[in-house]
Amino acid sequence: MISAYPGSAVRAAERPLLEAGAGPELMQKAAYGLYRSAAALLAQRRGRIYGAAVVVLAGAGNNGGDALYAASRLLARGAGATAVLTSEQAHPEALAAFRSNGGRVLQLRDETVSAALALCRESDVVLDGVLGTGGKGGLRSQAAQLAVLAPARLRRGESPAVIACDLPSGIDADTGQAAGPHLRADLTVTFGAVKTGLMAGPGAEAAGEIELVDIGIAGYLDAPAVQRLENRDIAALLTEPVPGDHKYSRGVLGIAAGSETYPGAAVLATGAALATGTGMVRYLGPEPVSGLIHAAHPEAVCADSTVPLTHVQAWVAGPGAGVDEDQRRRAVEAMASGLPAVIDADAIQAVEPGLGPQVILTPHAGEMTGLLNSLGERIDRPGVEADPLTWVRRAADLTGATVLLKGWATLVAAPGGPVYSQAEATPWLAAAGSGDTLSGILGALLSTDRTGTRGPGHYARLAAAAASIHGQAGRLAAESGPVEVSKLPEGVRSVMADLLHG
Ligand SMILES: NC(=O)C1=CN([C@@H]2O[C@H](COP(=O)(O)OP(=O)(O)OC[C@H]3O[C@@H](n4cnc5c(N)ncnc54)[C@H](O)[C@@H]3O)[C@@H](O)[C@H]2O)[C@@H](O)CC1
Ligand SMILES: [K+]
Repeated sequence: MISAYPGSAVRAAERPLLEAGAGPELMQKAAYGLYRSAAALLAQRRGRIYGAAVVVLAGAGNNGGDALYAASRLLARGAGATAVLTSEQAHPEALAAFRSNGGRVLQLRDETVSAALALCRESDVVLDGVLGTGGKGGLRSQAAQLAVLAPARLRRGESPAVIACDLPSGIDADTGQAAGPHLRADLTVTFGAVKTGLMAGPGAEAAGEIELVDIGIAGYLDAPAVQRLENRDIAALLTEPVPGDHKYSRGVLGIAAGSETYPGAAVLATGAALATGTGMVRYLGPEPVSGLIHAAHPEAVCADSTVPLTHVQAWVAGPGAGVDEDQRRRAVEAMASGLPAVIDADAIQAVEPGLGPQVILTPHAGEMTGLLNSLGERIDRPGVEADPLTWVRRAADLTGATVLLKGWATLVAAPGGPVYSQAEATPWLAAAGSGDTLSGILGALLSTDRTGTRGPGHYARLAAAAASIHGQAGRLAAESGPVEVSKLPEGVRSVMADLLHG
């Protein structure tokens, strides 16, 4: 499990150590961690550090200090380095160390922006030390120009690699918001604790890979604000069939999805649920859709029945439901059933406050905007996308349901409880039908859940696990070309096999 803390919480945890005079020691630990990651990346890309070209973008504060000290160590290994100072001040001791190891310095001004950009483009690695947890608002003046103009994060795998020191500059360490232009990284080396700003919204996109450097403050931190499940956490949530099981005891999933207008969604949700390993799918919906489901998945049991008359352990309602009145009624009944229920797509419009955490809403940003406005908030889609962490929490608190907000980093919030962030997905998963498969995966996990845990956050954990399985299946599929959503269940089966037996 990866735990993330707001930048403000990390600063508070550091305070007693700083007051005790440990600031320089903490900075050396951070700088050494950054140096190690940069050295490993240079060694991997060009075989050696000697002769590498390094650019440090250094701001006025300690973030710049970390980056300058790290670059000093690279200089000592035979790299060449230039510090581009984005402020009139720089960390005095770190800059002195950098100069004394042979580092060159360029003061960033209007007339030197293009020279700084050229240096970046010709370098092997750029260390972004403009702003860290002390940054307020977005990048200013010439540093902002650099961020706008720099092709920083050039294509992955090509030079230069951009390594963010603690967090990409211009990103809010608490929320992941970008108040203006910000830098993007291939790798973020973060100190003391992962910041929540790296787990959500623009910050999650800008961070690239994340590496954590232990600087000895873990014992001073409280509960994490955001968590990310890793495969061993997910494996602990999964249930394998045991001898003596039969199809009903393994778990039956009810799917009320698809309509005559959008029949495919039901087929995709059913396929994904079966690949995740549910004991049985009972499908409720119009006859033409049942016919398609039977053709694709003969094991599914189809009927045009109602939710109260159908015996299942969990529900999926909404994908492809369109304006079908029967499907809308089934979604309402599923929410009222007391059973775990995934409420997706069109069914989200039927949501009213007063739900329980066993109801899991799975909107994308557009559906989330509609939901929030129906609950009395005034927010547009760009507003949701800019600060998804705030809005996913708000939606969970307003509805009482668990809410999964899809995105580059998918966020899951339990009402009043923990938040999870999963970022395994590939942009190839931004495709029609992708969400239908996610709802099938989550439905299957809910229907087979035998962990016996019902504490706060349990459903959020299962939803986060589903998002991760979906993302990993997408990545696997993308390895052999563009992702065809109808083939995604094959990837799901293979991810499940790894999780269960790997
Ligand atoms: N505090 C600690 O114990 C440690 C801090 N470390 C590093 O220190 C960083 C925090 O250092 P600081 O508190 O000095 O903060 P920063 O280095 O993030 O920046 C603060 C400086 O930037 C200026 N500034 C703020 N917002 C700006 C903006 N939008 N545009 C331009 N300038 C702006 C401020 O006036 C201040 O001079 C962490 O992110 C981490 O990298 C590490 O060395 C580990 C130990
Ligand atoms: K930074």
